[in-house]
Amino acid sequence: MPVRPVEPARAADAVLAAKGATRVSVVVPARDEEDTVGDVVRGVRRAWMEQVPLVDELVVVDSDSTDRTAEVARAAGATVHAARDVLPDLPPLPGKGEALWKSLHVTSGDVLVFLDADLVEWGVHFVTGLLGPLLTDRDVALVKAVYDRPLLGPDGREVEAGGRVTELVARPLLALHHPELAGLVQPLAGEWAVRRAAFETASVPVGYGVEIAALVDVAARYGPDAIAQVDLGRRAHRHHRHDTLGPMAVQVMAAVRSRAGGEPVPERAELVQYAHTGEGHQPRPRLVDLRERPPAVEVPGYGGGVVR
Ligand SMILES: O=c1ccn([C@@H]2O[C@H](COP(=O)(O)OP(=O)(O)O[C@H]3O[C@H](CO)[C@@H](O)[C@H](O)[C@H]3O)[C@@H](O)[C@H]2O)c(=O)[nH]1
Ligand SMILES: O=C(O)[C@H](O)COP(=O)(O)O
Repeated sequence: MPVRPVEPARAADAVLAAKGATRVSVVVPARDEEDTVGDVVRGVRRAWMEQVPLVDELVVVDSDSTDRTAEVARAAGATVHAARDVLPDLPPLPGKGEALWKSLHVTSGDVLVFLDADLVEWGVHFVTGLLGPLLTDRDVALVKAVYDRPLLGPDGREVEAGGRVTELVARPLLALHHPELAGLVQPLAGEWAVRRAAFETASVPVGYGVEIAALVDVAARYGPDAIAQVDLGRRAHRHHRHDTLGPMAVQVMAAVRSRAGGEPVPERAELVQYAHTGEGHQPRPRLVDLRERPPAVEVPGYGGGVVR
């Protein structure tokens, strides 16, 4: 698949002109991001709600935070929903994908722009860059961010290129199972935009499999050319320790496997890691949640962009 070439971030005027009556929702999933979520919300709000009327709603989905994420996000100007309070009749599930899936039920946008809440280097042009192809080309269903992503050391200085799960898991998986998606520069980017019609009709892994699942599903349904990429420059975020990337890797792999047919993926997998203590190598098992939410359109009462 010739993934569209990287396009430069589009100028605000052109994007605003192309918006017309299209409703735009920006959604920020956040779990324990009190240090950074305020900047992300304030930046988007000032640039694209107060100065230029591009974004119709700005929603933070608080994903079981135990810190002041919700309070900080609200003070910065976001509408905040606790993920577990959305569709309260359903038992809540943990994870980023759950937060994005729940956002479909509390937003009204025809297009949704997702931004991670842990960004430390980013710009408000992320929003216009991601919206540009969706607003100007009816054949585009999903837009992925492309960027340089440094791996920052503890002092905040660049150590090497980031994207450990991207390089060691996502790209090899795409090479093996979806070579038509090998042109994606940052398949796991948390910054992406999608038409509601494309996201609400797909099942959504509750964890970190949400991004790769959306790519595979959109390519299967609309063709790989329905995925566009935009070059947003440089992006830096808070890094996980490598051992906490293990569960993320399992979720990314499970999302691809469950779309490959064959044996069903279990609801949970046990990932055993080892810690070297005075008593030798001690197992540290973790249960990784591999469940998926059904397409939002199948949930009774789903408003399809009309928030009840
Ligand atoms: O249970 C969770 C976990 C994370 N998040 C939020 O999701 C975003 C990304 O999470 P993070 O743990 O920072 O992921 P990364 O290490 O940055 O992982 C990359 O790769 C993941 C797997 O594809 C993507 O989901 C991420 O967006 C992408 O940045 C952040 O705003 C988190 O606060 C939640 O809302 N709920
Ligand atoms: O996208 C990824 O590969 C993970 O978020 C890890 O990124 P990092 O190696 O830059 O922390």
